[in-house]
Amino acid sequence: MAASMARACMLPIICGANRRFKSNNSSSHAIDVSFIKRAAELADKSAGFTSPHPNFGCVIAAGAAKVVGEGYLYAVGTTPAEVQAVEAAGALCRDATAYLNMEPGDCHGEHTAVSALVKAGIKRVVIGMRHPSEHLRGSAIQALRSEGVQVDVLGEDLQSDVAEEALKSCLLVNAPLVIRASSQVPYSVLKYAMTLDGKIATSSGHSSWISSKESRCRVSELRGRSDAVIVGGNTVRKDNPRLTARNGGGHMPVRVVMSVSMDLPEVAHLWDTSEVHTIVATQRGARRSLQKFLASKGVEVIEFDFLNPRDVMEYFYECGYLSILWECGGSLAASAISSSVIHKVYAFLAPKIIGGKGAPTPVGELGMMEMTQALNLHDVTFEQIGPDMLISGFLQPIHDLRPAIPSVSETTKIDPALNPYESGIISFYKTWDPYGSFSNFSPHPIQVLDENGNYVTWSTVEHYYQAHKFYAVQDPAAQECFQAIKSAKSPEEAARIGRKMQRQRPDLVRPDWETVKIDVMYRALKAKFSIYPHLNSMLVSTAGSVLVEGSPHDLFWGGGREGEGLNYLGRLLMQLRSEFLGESSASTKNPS
Ligand SMILES: NC(=O)C1=CN([C@@H]2O[C@H](COP(=O)(O)OP(=O)(O)OC[C@H]3O[C@@H](n4cnc5c(N)ncnc54)[C@H](OP(=O)(O)O)[C@@H]3O)[C@@H](O)[C@H]2O)C=CC1
Ligand SMILES: Nc1c(N[C@@H]2O[C@H](COP(=O)(O)O)[C@@H](O)[C@H]2O)[nH]c(=O)[nH]c1=O
Repeated sequence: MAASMARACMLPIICGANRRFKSNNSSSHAIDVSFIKRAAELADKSAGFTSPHPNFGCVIAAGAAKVVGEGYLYAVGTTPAEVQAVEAAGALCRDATAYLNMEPGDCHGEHTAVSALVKAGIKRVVIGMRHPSEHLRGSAIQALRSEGVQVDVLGEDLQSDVAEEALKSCLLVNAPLVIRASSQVPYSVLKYAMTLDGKIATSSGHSSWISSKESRCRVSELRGRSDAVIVGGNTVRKDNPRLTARNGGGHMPVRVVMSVSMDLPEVAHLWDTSEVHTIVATQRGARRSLQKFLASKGVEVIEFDFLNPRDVMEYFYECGYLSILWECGGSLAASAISSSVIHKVYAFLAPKIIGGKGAPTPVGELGMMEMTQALNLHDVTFEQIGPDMLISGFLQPIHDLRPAIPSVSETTKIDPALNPYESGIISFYKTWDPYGSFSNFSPHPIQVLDENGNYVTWSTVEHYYQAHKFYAVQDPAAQECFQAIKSAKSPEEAARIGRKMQRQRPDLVRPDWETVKIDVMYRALKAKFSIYPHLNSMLVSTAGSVLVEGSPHDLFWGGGREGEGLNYLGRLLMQLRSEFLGESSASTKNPS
């Protein structure tokens, strides 16, 4: 490594700030900006599919600013954007520049963005924004720099008005993740359709339809970008909504009803959970008989001591939800805005007038007396959709959310090599948590022997586990399901197919499933933690700690909300850890 590189490697990450005024002629600067915008555009193609991961896009440019490769992360667990772009560019990667809308999250391991870029011979990487999660921020930048790659980050190493604009497009693509990381609640969008005279329904409460078909199609897309859609009890009573994303093939959000009274109908579209899950959030003790009835239909009922938007959002944050679409009426919308859980507003304005003194409006009482108290939206956009106008904007400036450059102490904190032996509990759940690689959704393909003694590759542990529910069942539908899960594009999709088929066609599940499922999981986990040395050392480094899968829902594999779960996933990992520790101490004692 050249002396200058070795020096760069030893400097803390904040040294980037000192390099920002290094010469960068304006034409190359404009090229950088336009490719970063393209990377952000690519990243946005899979909005909603990558949750809880960020959306990543990558452009590789060589020679006289010619695009030679592009890629974007399609879903959790699929090939990273950078790996796709490198594969597309092939030999043209040598000495080329890679443009990434966001710093990659995983830089340890063979098949990650960082190793793909380094191995391909990329000379320079331009990054739109740092990773918003504190424990990941700066790691990939540091890893690239230590491999001798020049890394320029917008707003740090490249500064100008146009760079700020490109940075904003990167922030907008991953606004859910950025906001979630900074506000400790999921990113929430309030959407409503309003007439020109400011009503969301007639005085009788009828509201279908205010906005046009084209606008409602856009709403379907917004649903597909969200993890959950929320309405209040009154909207269920008045509208009997479905709240599904109907654009076909898209991601389906969970439907959530907030009802204090539980004065809800026994028959409603939302209680059909065959395709999509429904959750009712209510007040402790409210109409227990209806709660039981709904639970018998597959609806999940969650009781809160005092039902309010903030507690509900904190609950969903803990469950790992990234983005929520509020499609409620004005009274719940006002309560959500007052609780400061709404981040963005989408107002569809239809050129219709319906009048009505008591007709509901989009936002109820906020207690404001003067116009100076008005909430001003930021980064407002206007778009015509069919005959309607869509006005959208943020309730707080998006620029304030730029993740900070890590301090030197933070850099030490996130160094996995310094991970100490900790006693106590290590809880993991979502793949981007500090121990997220322990999750079965983590993007680590495994190879497991099949019945013929051949190694078969599975995209994730989740794919392997879900498919084996239907293994060797002599029914073509079971075999089809096995294959569909095996080729699912993401672990989320694999889980969705597996769970749905198990619920809808229990006859296709192998009869011995309950007795073999722990063995199936053990086999997959053993493969995962044997193949990847960095995962193996991470597991071994937790010795002395209790590992708990922090799933609030899964009381068999997870630990539950208050430790009521059996935590079989945590137990299997601890069993494997003992086996690996046993092996390594045996091999140190007996090196032959
Ligand atoms: N045009 C549009 O975009 C839309 C129009 N609408 C229309 O709006 C009308 C319904 O409006 P609205 O009653 O405001 O809407 P919601 O039903 O969406 O919200 C109010 C209900 O939410 C529940 N709730 C739970 N917690 C709270 C809380 N902290 N604060 C307030 N409510 C809470 C209560 O349910 P419970 O009473 O069960 O306890 C309450 O009645 C309908 O006519 C519907 O057609 C609705 C959505 C969108
Ligand atoms: N009336 C109205 C909306 N209303 C919202 O859509 C819900 C109905 O959704 P679904 O049953 O899935 O079609 C309804 O309960 C309310 O939340 N939305 C709009 O985009 N435009 C409209 O004019």
